[in-house]
Amino acid sequence: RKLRRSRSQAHPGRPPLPPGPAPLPFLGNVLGVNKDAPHLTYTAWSKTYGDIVYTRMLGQDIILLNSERVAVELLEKRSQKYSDRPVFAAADLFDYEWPSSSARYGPRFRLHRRLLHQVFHAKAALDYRERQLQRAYELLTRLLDDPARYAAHFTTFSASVVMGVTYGYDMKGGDTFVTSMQRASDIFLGIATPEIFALCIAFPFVKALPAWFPGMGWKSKAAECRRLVSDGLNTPYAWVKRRVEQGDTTPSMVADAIIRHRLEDDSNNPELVQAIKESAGTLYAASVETTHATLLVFVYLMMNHPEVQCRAQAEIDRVVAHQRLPDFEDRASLPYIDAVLRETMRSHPVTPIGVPHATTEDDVYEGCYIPQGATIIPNICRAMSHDEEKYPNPEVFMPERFLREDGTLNEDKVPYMFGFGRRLCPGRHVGDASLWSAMVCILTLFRIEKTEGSDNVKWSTGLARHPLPFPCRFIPRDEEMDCQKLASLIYASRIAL
Ligand code: HEM
Repeated sequence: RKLRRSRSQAHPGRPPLPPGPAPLPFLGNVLGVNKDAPHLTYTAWSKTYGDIVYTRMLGQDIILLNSERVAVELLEKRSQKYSDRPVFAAADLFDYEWPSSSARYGPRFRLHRRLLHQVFHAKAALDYRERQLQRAYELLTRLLDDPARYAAHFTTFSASVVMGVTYGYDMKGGDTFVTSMQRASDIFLGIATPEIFALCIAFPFVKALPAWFPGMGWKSKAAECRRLVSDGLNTPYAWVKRRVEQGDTTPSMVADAIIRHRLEDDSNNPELVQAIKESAGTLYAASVETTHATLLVFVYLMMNHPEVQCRAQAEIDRVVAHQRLPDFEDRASLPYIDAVLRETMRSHPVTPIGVPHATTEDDVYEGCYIPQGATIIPNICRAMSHDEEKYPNPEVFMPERFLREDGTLNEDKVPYMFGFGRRLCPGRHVGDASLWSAMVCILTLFRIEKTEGSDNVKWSTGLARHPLPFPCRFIPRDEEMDCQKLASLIYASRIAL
């Protein structure tokens, strides 16, 4: 209350900022936030200050949206003002301004979105389903062969789906296409910490200091990051272009764009070529982490809820009768599996605070002033996914909450999990199909059980939240299942496709 008063006194005639905790000079409220699980702090603040909260961190205005209603009102209904991204002060040093996910709202953003939409809209995403199912069958083979490395297999599954969809590339293991981008992203996320961010905001001259200057050692890593980014963007594009020239017709986002826009010669439209490289390069990081994280949450939940596994497996067995693996034609006959998928996403959102938006203009909402350039954070976890009115007993894992009395699925597809408005996740249809195919295949073949150490699960911190790999057992439901029998099952399933 104090904060609201003092700020409106500083700007007479302007509505007050939304209520929020009183900040310290410069640092603002940064010290009061739970570093490992910021959504918990934001949720605690929402109990005191309401659905819309103002806070200030490291000189930045931040608005927290603590209900789905307010997030839809602002990020969707007023999306022309709420679709920018916050500027990351040091991104230029790492050449990390290119990803579509951090593109500022404007012509470049619109071009990226158009390219992504052309290949990932609901109908276009159907073209990738067979490939996704094949990758899910390969995942089963790996899980049967080496179950202890299930988390690594999830990464391979997620990466091979996205590399196929983006470049038409079949991964072989140790692929340099993938390692350049992965390494660049690791360097960027590892070094570009809030401290460096704060340093660059408070003392912009730091950006001009050389790498040998004391305390500036991280800058040589930034140079390596720039080299890897250039490699990760250019090499796979050149590879697809060569294949298109040779008459290869494998469908992929990049091949489709090269053919559609007649880009035989890069110099015809260098801006478009760069946008294709950048939007394609974004997909790896945007999809692998989220898909892999959701599958880890799924295993964690199945291990702790054998009764849910049993019901899901009974449903699958009724449909495929142990003769083959399920495919997308079966999806409508497997409502409980979809309920498990939705409840997995709801109960432990892997992006608990989404991806922040930013405002391009001042706004006034419900009598509160929202400044231009403010960072807008949708508090997905708790405030939306654990809204007690919408989800009674939100802490309980209960897939049935997504089923009507007659057993059919209800209307709630947990849309907030994929963000809002003009920044809504463009890969949501592909992501949904990847998750469904992996989950239904795993449930068909395995029972997931606890083992020694299973109760000691630790969770990751950062933008994506998921359990860190923990010990558990993948037990084939058919005791005689071996590689040969699985190969026959996969063969029978391909025939049925
Ligand atoms: C599987 C689970 C996934 C989840 C939970 C998820 C979630 C999200 C969220 C919350 C955002 C931010 C939306 C916003 O700012 O309002 C986002 C953005 C994005 N996602 Fe996903 N995503 C998933 C999978 C994928 C996949 C498979 C792809 C690509 C094939 C993808 C590509 C992107 C891109 C490019 C953006 C940036 C959009 C922009 O800034 O305009 N995502 N995603």
